[in-house]
Amino acid sequence: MHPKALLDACAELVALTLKFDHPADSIVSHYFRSHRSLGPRERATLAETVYAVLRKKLLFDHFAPSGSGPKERRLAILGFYGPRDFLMSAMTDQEKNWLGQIDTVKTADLMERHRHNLPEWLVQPLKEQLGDEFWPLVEALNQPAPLDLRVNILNDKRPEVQKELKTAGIKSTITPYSPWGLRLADKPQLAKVDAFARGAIEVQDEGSQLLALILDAKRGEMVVDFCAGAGGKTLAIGATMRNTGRLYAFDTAAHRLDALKPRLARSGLSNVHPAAIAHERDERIKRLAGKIDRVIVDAPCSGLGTLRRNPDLKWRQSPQSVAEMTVKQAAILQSAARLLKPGGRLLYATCSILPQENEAIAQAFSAANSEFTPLPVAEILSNLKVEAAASLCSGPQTGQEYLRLWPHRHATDGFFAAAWQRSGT
Ligand SMILES: C[S@@+](CC[C@H](N)C(=O)[O-])C[C@H]1O[C@@H](n2cnc3c(N)ncnc32)[C@H](O)[C@@H]1O
Repeated sequence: MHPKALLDACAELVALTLKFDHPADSIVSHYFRSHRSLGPRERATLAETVYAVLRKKLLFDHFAPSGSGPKERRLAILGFYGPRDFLMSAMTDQEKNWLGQIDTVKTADLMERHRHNLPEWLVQPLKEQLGDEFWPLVEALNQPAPLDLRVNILNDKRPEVQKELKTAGIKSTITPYSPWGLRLADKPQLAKVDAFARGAIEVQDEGSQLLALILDAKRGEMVVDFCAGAGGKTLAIGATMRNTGRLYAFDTAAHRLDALKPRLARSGLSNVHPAAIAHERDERIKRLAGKIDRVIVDAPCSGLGTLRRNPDLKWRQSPQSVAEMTVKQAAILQSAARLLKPGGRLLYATCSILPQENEAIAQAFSAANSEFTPLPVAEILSNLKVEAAASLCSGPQTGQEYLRLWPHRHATDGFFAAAWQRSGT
């Protein structure tokens, strides 16, 4: 594609995503589906340009007024992903001069909001939690996430899969915490890789793998993945159960569970039972009350821990949407807890970095449910032989209570998890 046409396409896609009426990743995939002739490089340029604009929106909005032409084109120029000479050949002389002036601006001279590119309501809770680590977090959130794979331990072993990928020209390193993870150096097209087609690997952030690990579901158990979605964690849990017992995958969104089906077929698991539920108090849940060994609630949340992958979320969420989410989270956790038999394990997890969706929900649940004893997550992880388990955790009393993963500390998305055991035998 000619540089001018590619820059025009970038501006068009930037305009579509900045409407914020749908998640950016679905707008980008829809655009690619309706422009089938785009090659892999053009797709990479389009996607990364849009993501750069979303990541640095406040800074680019600050620079844009001094330029000329449509605003989305100016933003696309500022975020353009690709060689500078390629971009130069797409711009007018006026645009080249404008970009030249912007290049002279020093980061140190910018206002704080133009450096962190976060909405104000998000800055305070992050600074309160992180202090001096706020800026390393900002830096990490502005980088694309690495591509992590989970090896399906049902039929394959990590070292062998790593060798197989290497032979196929795909370099990887083992993930530092998850015993099942491989981190790729690049972003190859996995659909063409044999290990993917036969279900030996799935794409899954290392943090997400750790949530399935903490549940520690065993052979022959009855397990519920309450908010299974497209089943990222379901698949990992089914493998830890060695394809035995019964793993219910519940979700209120039937279309998400539909996306689990081809993944299940690849995985070789036959112990998973997906079922759409109307809401968290569904009849099906009532029938299973008191019968389940382990329940994971991977709750719907703001998703602000995934800003490396979904930078639009910082503009699509608000204090109101977070407050509404916390009501839902508390209700789902309370309903899901009824499923557990005495001695059973409950796990509450989010991919949020906000205390109100995390510690506050866990503490309120503990206060209202004395039959559930909190289990320190650091202890669970060290029993599972996870490296430096305590460094993955935090909490108000011992600092070991909850899993608390951060992109700048652990190179994972931001994740939270709290665990309890139901008392009695
Ligand atoms: C964080 S996502 C789950 C991601 C999934 N566990 C995975 O690993 O891929 C949260 C899910 O909760 C579902 N959900 C929302 N409200 C629910 C409810 N009341 N009961 C059960 N699931 C619900 C959403 O449809 C969404 O799929």
